[in-house]
Formats: sequence, structure tokens, C-alpha cells
Amino acid sequence: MTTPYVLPPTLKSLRNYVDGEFVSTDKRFDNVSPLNGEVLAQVHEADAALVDRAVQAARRALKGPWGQTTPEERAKMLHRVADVIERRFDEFVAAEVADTGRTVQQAQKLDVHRAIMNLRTFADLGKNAQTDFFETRTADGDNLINYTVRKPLGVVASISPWNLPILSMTWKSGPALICGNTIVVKPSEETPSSATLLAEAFHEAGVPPGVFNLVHGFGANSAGAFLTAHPDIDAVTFTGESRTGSTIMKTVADGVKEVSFELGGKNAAIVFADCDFDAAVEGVVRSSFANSGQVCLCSERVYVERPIFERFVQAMKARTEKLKIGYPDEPGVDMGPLISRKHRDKVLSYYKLALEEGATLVTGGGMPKFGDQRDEGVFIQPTIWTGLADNARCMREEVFGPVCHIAPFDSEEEVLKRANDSVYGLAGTLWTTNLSRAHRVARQFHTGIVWVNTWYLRDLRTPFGGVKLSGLGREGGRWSLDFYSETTNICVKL
Ligand SMILES: O=C(O)C(=O)/C=C/C=C/O
Repeated sequence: MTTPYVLPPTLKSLRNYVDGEFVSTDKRFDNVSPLNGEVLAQVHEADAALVDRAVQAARRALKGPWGQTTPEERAKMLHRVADVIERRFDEFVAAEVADTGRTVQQAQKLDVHRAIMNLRTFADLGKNAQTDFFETRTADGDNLINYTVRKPLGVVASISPWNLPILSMTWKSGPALICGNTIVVKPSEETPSSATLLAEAFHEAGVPPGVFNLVHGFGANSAGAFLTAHPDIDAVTFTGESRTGSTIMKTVADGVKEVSFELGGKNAAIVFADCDFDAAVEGVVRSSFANSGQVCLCSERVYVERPIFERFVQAMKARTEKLKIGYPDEPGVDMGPLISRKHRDKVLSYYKLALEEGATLVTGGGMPKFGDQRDEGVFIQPTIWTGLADNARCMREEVFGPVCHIAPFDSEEEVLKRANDSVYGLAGTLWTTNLSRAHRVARQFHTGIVWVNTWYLRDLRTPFGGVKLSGLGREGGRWSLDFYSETTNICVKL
């Protein structure tokens, strides 16, 4: 097992991967560890010319051998990539841990595990995909048959976030490639390591040049903007902040390109008095502080039915104060640092704002003091507030840190009105042992996803995405196959 946050030697210099080759550039930026501020590697930034080379390589590959492959052959290649990830599992764990400071346990059980699952699941879903067939009889007595065929969109631009780096990159690449497209991926500048390893995995698996391309860089005036503005891309899939989604939508509007967005959230968890109390406490601690609260699905707003409100707040406080914050491989560690100093400053600004807005601080609210090198990292305390008004900024804006606010409620009608009173609508969570209430309330969440008596358990065949500012479209299962394909209907008179 490689030491969890020392990168494998090949990852000291993180290059682009274009047309089957690793490409260095003169313009480089530091990859900085959130654990202790050390420079881990130099990242080679792609300029507009290199992004153009990547898009042209992707376009050429569509007309090459890749364009002639069958879904079965593409599935075999994706499984081979997954085999390489399995073989180099510890390196992918080390890459994710080095870039993000997450716990080794999470990187193993969630991030890298899901990267393998994403590729294998979509390889098989795409290979076995159903299409539609209708028998039609017209009023004039004609008999017709109608059937649909799925064809590739073309060149897909994929921009993935720093919070679940390899999970989101493979969540997009898997379905895009099984549908016969080619892809240019741009990881966040905060998490370049596992993306570079993924390019090595595609290379080792023998996927033809130009099918999978990787460009490193930032958003505006850098690789992200060059890629989404490129005239020869056919679609954009993006996970990240809502305002960046709007910018991308404007960029591709003239070309009327297809977009799939999974954006921000200010998710609500509703805890009824008839819940399984201990399970709800455990579940809401997890849904508030997992990945240091850096998951678009986390619950930053918790509503608890009044009869158990005080008891629930005290139980949450006690359980949260038991969370172990520290290095990725410390025994029993629960939470690592945030992704960067800049992001920690943002979260700390909300910790300060909450008090100005009248919050009662139940626990946390600052930074842990380790008295060792970890103080050079960007760690932060998990925090619980109560007492804020529903219209406080901390109740409406996404903090994207380990924080939640707990408020009491008195009726289903009231709590649903408050939970849905948000510009976002990604994920709702609900805790109750009353079966009919579970189904009745779940469907009244104005969100794309609802979890009942659990959080963030995923079936990859289900539709995943949000409403309002939380996104556009759905990915997952056949919804991914529909997004990453052009569907043609063919009507034949018999
Ligand atoms: O679980 C997934 O498939 C996924 O895409 C999660 C995204 C979470 C973003 O913060």
C-alpha cells in the first residue's frame, strides 16, 4: 500500500493526454496539498492550441477505427480500462488522497470503487441497451413499423469538479464512450492527479488515440473556456457551480449544443418525530459532513419536528464532536481538510456571517488546532447552527463545507413549503418510519433526487440530476444513453 498521500513518481509532472500521447507544455501551475500546503507536482496547462488539437484528434477518431466499433467492442475496451484501474487501485487511491486530503477509506470505498463501477456499469448498459419499436396502423388502413436507432453525438466536452474527481470523470466518460462518442475531459485544476492516471489507464488498455483526451487548466481564459467555446464539440457535460453552468450555456447557445448539468444545491433533510432516532442522527451527520461537506448532495438545511428538536440538536452535537478530523490514514479518521485555502476562506466567511445573521453556534465554527504540520493544512471544524431565519443568506446560499443548520417545524405542509423554498432543487432527504408519510412527502420534494431513511446510496441505473439552479437533464442508466446519443426514428410502410 503506497503511503496514502505521497504521489507515485509518474505523477510528479501532470501532463495532458492528446491523440494518444502525453503532452508537456511550458505553462505550468502547482498542485498543492490541502493536508500540509506542500507542492505535490507541476501541472502542464493546456493552451487554446492544445485544446484545439485535442478536439481535432477526437473528431478524427470518430472517423477512424473507433467509429467502426460495435457496442460490444467498446464495452470490452471500457472493461479493460476498469481492469487497469483495479490493477493500479492503490495509485488511484493515493492520487485522490494527495489532491484532496480525503480519508483513505473513502477513496477506497467510494471514489476509486465507483470509478470502476461507472465504467463497467455503462459498458454493460450500453452493450445491452434496448431501443424502441412501434407497430402502427393508420386510419387509411396502412400498416407501418417505427423503430429508433441510437447514434453517437460526436465529440463530448466533459468538465468535472474537484469534490469527487475520478468518480465524476468516469460517470461521464463511461456512457459517453459506450455510446460511440469521443471525449475531451478537463478536470478541476485542484485535482489533476487521478485524471492523469485515468489517461494512463486508457493508454494501457489500448483505446485508440483521440478517443479519450485530457487537457489540464482552469475555467475562464483557460482550458475550460477554450474547450466549451470550441466550435467542433457537439455536447457539454458539466458538474460544478450553477453560475459556471449558466456561463457554459451562454457559450454553447449559438451552436445549440446539447448540455447536461449537475450543479449546486442547498439540500434539505426532514426529520419527523416518528423517525428511527439513532439512524436519523447518524444519517444526518453523514449527509452534512461527508467529504468535509463538499458534496453537492449534502444537507445544509435540517428540519426537525418540534417534539424531538431539542433532543435531536443535542444528539447531533454529541455525535459531531466525536468526529475525528485529521490525516487520511489516521486510525478512525472521519474527516479530512477542505480542498484549498481559498475554499476554506469562503466557508469560514459563512461561519462568520451566520453569527452576524443571528445564528446560535451549537458546535464548531472555526479551525481545529493540531499543534503539528496539519496546522499548515486547510482543516476546518464541522459546524452546527440553529436559530437562523429562513431568509438568512446562510440558509439560502450553498456553503459547500461541513455545516448544517437545524430548525424545528410543526407540520408536513409547513416543512415542505420551507424545504422547497430555495433556488436549488437537487436532493431531499426524509427520515420517518411512517410508510405512507414517506411516499406522500417524498414526491412533494421539488428536487431531482429523494432519499428516505438513508443518504447517498446509489443505483447507477437511476436518473441523477436536479431542478431549478441545480441542473439540467438527467444522467444515469438509460438517461445517460439518451443524453450521449442522437436518437433517430425510422418509419417503414409495410
Ligand atoms: O454519485 C454520483 O453518480 C454523482 O455523480 C455524484 C455527484 C456528486 C456531486 O457533488
